[in-house]
Amino acid sequence: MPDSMRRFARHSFLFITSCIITIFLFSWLSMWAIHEVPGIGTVVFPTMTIFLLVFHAIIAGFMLMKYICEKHRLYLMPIACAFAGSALLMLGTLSSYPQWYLCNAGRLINYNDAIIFYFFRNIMMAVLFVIAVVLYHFRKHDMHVRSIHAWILTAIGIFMASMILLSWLYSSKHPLLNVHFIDNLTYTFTPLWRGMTGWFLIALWCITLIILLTVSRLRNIFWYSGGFFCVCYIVTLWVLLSSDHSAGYTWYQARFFETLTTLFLIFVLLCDVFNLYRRSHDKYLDSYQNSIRDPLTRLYNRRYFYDTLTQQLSRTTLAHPLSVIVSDLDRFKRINDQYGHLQGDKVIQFVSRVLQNAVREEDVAARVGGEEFALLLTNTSATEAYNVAERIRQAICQQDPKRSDGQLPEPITISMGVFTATEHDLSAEACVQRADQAMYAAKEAGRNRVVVWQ
Ligand SMILES: Nc1nc2c(ncn2[C@@H]2O[C@H](COP(=O)(O)OP(=O)(O)OP(=O)(O)O)[C@@H](O)[C@H]2O)c(=O)[nH]1
Repeated sequence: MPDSMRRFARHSFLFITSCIITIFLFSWLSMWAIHEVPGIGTVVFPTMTIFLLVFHAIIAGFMLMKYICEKHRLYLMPIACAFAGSALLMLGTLSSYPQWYLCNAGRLINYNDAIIFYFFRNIMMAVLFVIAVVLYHFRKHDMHVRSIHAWILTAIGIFMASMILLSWLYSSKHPLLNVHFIDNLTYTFTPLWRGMTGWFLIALWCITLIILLTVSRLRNIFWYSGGFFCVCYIVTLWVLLSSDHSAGYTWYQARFFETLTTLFLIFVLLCDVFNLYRRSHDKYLDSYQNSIRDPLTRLYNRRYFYDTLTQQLSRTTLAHPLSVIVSDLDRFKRINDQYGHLQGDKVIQFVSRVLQNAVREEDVAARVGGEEFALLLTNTSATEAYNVAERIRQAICQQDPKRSDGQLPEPITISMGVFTATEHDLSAEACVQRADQAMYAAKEAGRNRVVVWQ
């Protein structure tokens, strides 16, 4: 069995198991909740519908925002429309419960209208889910062309609008068309619902689920929750079909079930937001580090060195001296000419590591030129800075090339200049210039030495 098939089989097993456990848990929870509040039945259903409406509107808004950020994910738009349309149709459901907040409003309820809105809501969501899955399947094809996007979005918009229009026409709000799913006086489902419509909706959700599973192969938690959503609608419809009339607890149970499923989806989306935030934060940290570091050595770059030096100088006093050490490799050109630039780079990397290891966390080790480095040592006197520089110089010149793991082709030396600022009215450039002068004095004195600026 190929790897992808094995992964799909594993995901499917996990999916089925978690569906069974969650459905049992949700059913038990909904039964328990419904029986805990037996006296206010007429209030419970519209209240849950309002919650559901808000949740669906949140999901639609989230999907829309995600699409605006990632325009190549066109498949998010049918999902956004499915939830937006669902929220709109739930307004229709609410209108079937006039004065629902009054406990004696039971007589006024138009159950048939409520089920008509439910029927069209199911068709619209299932079809838009299928469209989303199909678009997901073709996501790598050349669909990012603006005109194709516009056509698809228009078609989705027209479909959504026609579903809303049809539900409005079929409801009692318009005399043009009519359909009877339930008797408003006896609360009994008509044969049209029990014999055909209910099963048709179940079949539609089953097809949607199969398409979703085979195309998405449950690649991520997003499709996982989409599949779970389909299963929940199938179970909800089955629960409704298995009851004789609407006035029992089944409607409440079904709605509660739907609300919990939607909450689960919202939880998944929140996880998605969290992941997105974490990824973008990591990327930000990454690019910030790249902007302040030298790519070859990972030491700080020239700009960061000067910025930090300027900041530190403002706090410099006699009691808090600031030392700058400028270093330049001796006769480095010869190494490049004799062993090539690649070997020259390895030497630069070796020296960088020695410099980095020689300073404290609060100090700054930077590469300010080709083979020129600078160290910024806070709260460090001239004598202490000289000692640090001397330690580095010895570590470099005493390194045995044979033990350098190919980093050094031959022994190398470095010349270093030290300048210590004890007052804050010096500029960063003046500090570096003085350390530079000391470094050139070291070169002139025969190289491989440390000179302190006097
Ligand atoms: N491999 C490598 N070489 C570099 C890099 N940046 C600068 N160089 C070389 O470093 C050498 C610097 O040479 P110079 O500054 O002229 O002097 P030097 O040979 O080091 O001699 P002194 O400084 O007088 O001791 C030049 O050959 C540059 O091409 C780099 O990133 N990688």
